[in-house]
Amino acid sequence: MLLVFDVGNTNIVLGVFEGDRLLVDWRMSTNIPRTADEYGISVINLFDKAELDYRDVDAAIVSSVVPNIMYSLEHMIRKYFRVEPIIVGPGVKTGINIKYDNPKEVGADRIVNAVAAHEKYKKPLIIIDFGTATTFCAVGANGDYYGGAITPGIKISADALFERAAKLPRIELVKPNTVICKNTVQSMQAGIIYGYIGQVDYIVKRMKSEMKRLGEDNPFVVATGGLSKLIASESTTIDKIDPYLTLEGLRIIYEKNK
Ligand SMILES: Nc1ncnc2c1ncn2[C@@H]1O[C@H](COP(=O)(O)OP(=O)(O)O)[C@@H](O)[C@H]1O
Ligand SMILES: CC(C)(COP(=O)(O)O)[C@@H](O)C(=O)NCCC(=O)O
Ligand SMILES: [K+]
Repeated sequence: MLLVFDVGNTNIVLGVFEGDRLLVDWRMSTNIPRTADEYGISVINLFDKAELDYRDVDAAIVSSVVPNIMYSLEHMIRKYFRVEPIIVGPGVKTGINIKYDNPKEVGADRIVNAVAAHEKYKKPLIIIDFGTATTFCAVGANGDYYGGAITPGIKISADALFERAAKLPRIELVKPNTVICKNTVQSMQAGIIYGYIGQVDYIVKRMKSEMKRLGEDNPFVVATGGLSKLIASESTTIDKIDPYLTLEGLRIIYEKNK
């Protein structure tokens, strides 16, 4: 079995593959400081609950955009699973040609998403990942990673309003039916969510016209990440939600590097 980790700024998403089948996936908070032993116990508990034997893991791969937890996480994988994890980064084969000014600067999660989407769809792509930040990535039909845009995540936007305006409360991210709202909570919900949908559709439209100039016609738009459903349901530009894109990308990169 292959154990995969996608370390984001809010959540560590982990999953177990048997061949190309994802058997199970779990989420842990990123921002709780944990030792290697604490990670080990948590992950082994999750295996137990899923009635999987952690001793059947024979490989591991990690993608992370949070450097400071990597020491404990890598140490845990070696100590409890007795495998040397592949860490997605420079030197790892991806099949993606990164056109960023400095390829080392691109978040590993963005590369992993590009690998998965390129392998699955083999056409020009725009990939949107709704995480702590929202990332937009333009990928060519032959796997060129052109770059993209980064915006504040939906929850960051909502939290900023609550933290910076005395009379604005913390809100739940649910969509009201209107944008003419008659109370504070719904006004904030409408502004954040419908405003966000507009932002997403506008960036995608601009990205499509820039891609056309690069000879990448009519890109397919794939969304992933914690909050993609909330936006995709009203967006006019998102073609598909692919919740397991990052985990699948990790499996594909493992296959290319084992
Ligand atoms: N299943 C879910 N339903 C609703 N919100 C979620 C879900 N999963 C994650 N979130 C929220 O979505 C945001 C981004 O989460 P995630 O995609 O895990 O980000 P990251 O990759 O940056 O850790 C967080 O604010 C999180 O609380
Ligand atoms: C943009 C990100 C913060 C998104 O991370 P996430 O929201 O998944 O936690 C991450 O991909 C990152 O740190 N990227 C480095 C900068 C870049 O990609 O240009
Ligand atoms: K992510």
